[in-house]
Amino acid sequence: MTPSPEPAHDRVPLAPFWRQWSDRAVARAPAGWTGLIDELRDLQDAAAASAPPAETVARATALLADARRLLAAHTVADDEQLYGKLLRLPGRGQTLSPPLRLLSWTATEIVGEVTFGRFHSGSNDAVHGGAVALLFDEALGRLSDLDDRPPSRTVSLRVEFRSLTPVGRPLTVRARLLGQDGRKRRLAGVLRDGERLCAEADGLFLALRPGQR
Ligand SMILES: CCCCCCCC/C=C\CCCCCCCC(=O)SCCNC(=O)CCNC(=O)[C@H](O)C(C)(C)COP(=O)(O)OP(=O)(O)OC[C@H]1O[C@@H](n2cnc3c(N)ncnc32)[C@H](O)[C@@H]1OP(=O)(O)O
Repeated sequence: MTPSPEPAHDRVPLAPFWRQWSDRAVARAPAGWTGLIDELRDLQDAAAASAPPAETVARATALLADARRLLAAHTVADDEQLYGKLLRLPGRGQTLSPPLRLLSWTATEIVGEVTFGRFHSGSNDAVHGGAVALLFDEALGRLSDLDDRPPSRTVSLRVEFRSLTPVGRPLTVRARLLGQDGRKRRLAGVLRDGERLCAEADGLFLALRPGQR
């Protein structure tokens, strides 16, 4: 795989399994679906950052219950869901982890940018450690399954928190494939705020056998 000529997330090559998985969701996604997910992400951040008066709480709760009822009327099985499957998008159509915008990639390394919102704050404008681990799982998992490598699952992820990870600032995440031994893939990642090292991780990913889920 040759390095990308210019940064563009939608040019990231997808392995055949993931291309089919993602394309199927894209084909089924109704107009406006990604706008709904973006709104949901902004809502999570707005809720986390607000201290509203009771009338506002009551109104927002009623609006949310309306939205929840509208969506729940169209519940589908996991195989049919759209959430999280739009792999060409930085947030891949989910709000669990913050959007990871890929800046460059090769078969063995990806570099991306991520900004955590208030939703992922633990305390004092510092990102919750579990959210940092989530980001590493996402970044390392994506690299593990990049190129033509078969799908894998995380079996081990170790995170070292080196300094506070700030909310609301663009951070750089770099993931590297260190080596492969049969089904086992060893990967490492670093998260930086400018030059400052916020956290680093190493993970073991195991390629699934045919038929394994
Ligand atoms: C660049 C952008 C675009 C690209 C997009 C690409 C597509 C991306 C797609 C989507 C993007 C999102 C990315 C998110 C990623 C998130 C991933 C997760 O979080 S996955 C959920 C959490 N993980 C689990 O739930 C696993 C639970 N575990 C299992 O299910 C099983 O353990 C499984 C199937 C993984 C393996 O089970 P067995 O029975 O096949 O394998 P056995 O025999 O146990 O182990 C094989 C070898 O591995 C070692 N091993 C297993 N676990 C180990 C461990 N924890 N530490 C060390 N070694 C371990 C064993 O000792 C064995 O080694 P010996 O072959 O004997 O040498």
